[in-house]
Amino acid sequence: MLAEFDLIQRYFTRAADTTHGVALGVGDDATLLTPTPGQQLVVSVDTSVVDVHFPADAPARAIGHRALAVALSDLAAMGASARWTLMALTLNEVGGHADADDALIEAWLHDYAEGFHALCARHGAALVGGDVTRGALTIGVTVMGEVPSNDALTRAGARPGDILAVTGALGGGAGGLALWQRGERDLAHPLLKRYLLPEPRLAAGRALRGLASAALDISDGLLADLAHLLKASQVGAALELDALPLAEGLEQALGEEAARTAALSGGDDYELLVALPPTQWSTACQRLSAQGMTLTAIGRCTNTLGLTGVPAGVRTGWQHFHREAP
Ligand SMILES: Nc1ncnc2c1ncn2[C@@H]1O[C@H](COP(=O)(O)OP(=O)(O)OP(=O)(O)O)[C@@H](O)[C@H]1O
Ligand SMILES: Cc1ncc(C[n+]2csc(CCOP(=O)(O)O)c2C)c(N)n1
Ligand SMILES: [Mg+2]
Repeated sequence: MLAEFDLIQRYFTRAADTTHGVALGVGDDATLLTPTPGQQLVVSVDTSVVDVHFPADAPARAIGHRALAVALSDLAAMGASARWTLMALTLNEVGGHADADDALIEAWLHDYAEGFHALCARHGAALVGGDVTRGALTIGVTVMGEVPSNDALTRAGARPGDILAVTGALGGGAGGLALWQRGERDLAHPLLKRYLLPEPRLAAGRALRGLASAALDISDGLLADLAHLLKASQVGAALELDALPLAEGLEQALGEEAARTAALSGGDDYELLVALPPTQWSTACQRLSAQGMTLTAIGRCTNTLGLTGVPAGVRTGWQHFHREAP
């Protein structure tokens, strides 16, 4: 296998773009970045672990894309633009093969890097550093973005009467995982795409700046993530289950009840959940539709704490340390 530094040089070093605020990129002990005056730096980190977040035999290109996408989704939730990323790659065996030979590993790294770099390019992010170590396949991605000072969307700020809405459709992440587990391997399948190639909603998050009173991204499941928004905003909510926008093909694949459970608590959707004062609703819909995105109202914020409109006993979402994974 390639030596560590050759590997970094070959797959993870792209010419530093000095116009991109990178004073010093990959190759030194640390990177030097120049934030834009008047902007706040928005920083988040996410870890993707084999067989926890993605299957070992997922295509390498999708693994690279997904690891970055789930991290960028947190910048989207803040209304930020992406600028820089650091990627820590731990790798041992690839593609589920403990005995992978050099050619297989190099093909895997090539595709993995392509998936990562292509998504970077689409969102204007530069890979400015990282780390490579040996161990079970794990990817830690730090993302850094910018937002005009004091304009960031946060989980706090929703008020009673605000409309709760989601971008896109829900349940596709869990639906795609279920299909993968049944042996479906066509990445063009809309549900597999939602699971393995999620699209971080950065443009939507920016478009909702100045309109939304609160926002976050749905990673663990709508109910679990909604609970975070309600707690931070100190409001309750009434959900309209029939209004949930279900991912394309979800009901056909899972049946009606499992489709609804996937949308409520499956997680892995990486859509934005926002609260909006009713006066901002039509502007928000127009801005998103100009991007080819949808915004669907799924309920209202209330001044009585707690959640209504959800059947009792429905689990809320993914928890890593739950005794049995939901
Ligand atoms: N080990 C840690 N040390 C310090 N803060 C942490 C640690 N783990 C999580 N946090 C912080 O806790 C908060 C909630 O984290 P959480 O991971 O649930 O949010 P998230 O990143 O939006 O979710 P997801 O990981 O599903 O994308 C974040 O502000 C995060 O930075
Ligand atoms: C192979 C495989 N099995 C299960 C899942 C489901 N899953 C894992 S972590 C998570 C929440 C978000 O993660 P985090 O909170 O760490 O950001 C979800 C919904 C998956 N994606 N892949
Ligand atoms: Mg988040």
